[in-house]
Amino acid sequence: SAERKVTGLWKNQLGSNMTLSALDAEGTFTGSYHTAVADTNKRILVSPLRGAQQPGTKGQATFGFTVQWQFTDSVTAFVGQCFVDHRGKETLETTWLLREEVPTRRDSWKATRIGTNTFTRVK
Ligand SMILES: O=C(CCCC[C@@H]1SC[C@@H]2NC(=O)N[C@@H]21)Nc1ccc([N+](=O)[O-])cc1
Repeated sequence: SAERKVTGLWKNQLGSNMTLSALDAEGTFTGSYHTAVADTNKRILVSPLRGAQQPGTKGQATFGFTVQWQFTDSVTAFVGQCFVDHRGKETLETTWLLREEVPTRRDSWKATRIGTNTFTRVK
């Protein structure tokens, strides 16, 4: 089947947008993430991401990527898989971990949040 790739423009149910680009021969990619939400009163900035995808069978590739937020000392790691329905509609089902910087190791217990996001292609 045509190697279905995760490259392109995606949006999630929060209204965030991401562009995945520059897939190389090893399956690594870069991109940018514009989050619609943040738990900080700082101005949200488009932030870079880097990741890798597996070839996958029938275009249902697994992947992971990390977003390095440019407006607050935190990072998010996403892992997920691309699913294609009978009409060829693709969705990225992901789980993410958001790690914020905390002042002391004692605060580390409350520094990681987890959630899920579903992405669909922006036409
Ligand atoms: O807010 C942030 C950075 C932005 C995170 C956006 C998350 S990524 C998973 C989910 N999917 C999205 O599209 N957007 C959200 N960092 C942050 C959070 C909390 C604190 N804090 O001090 O509580 C500090 C920085």
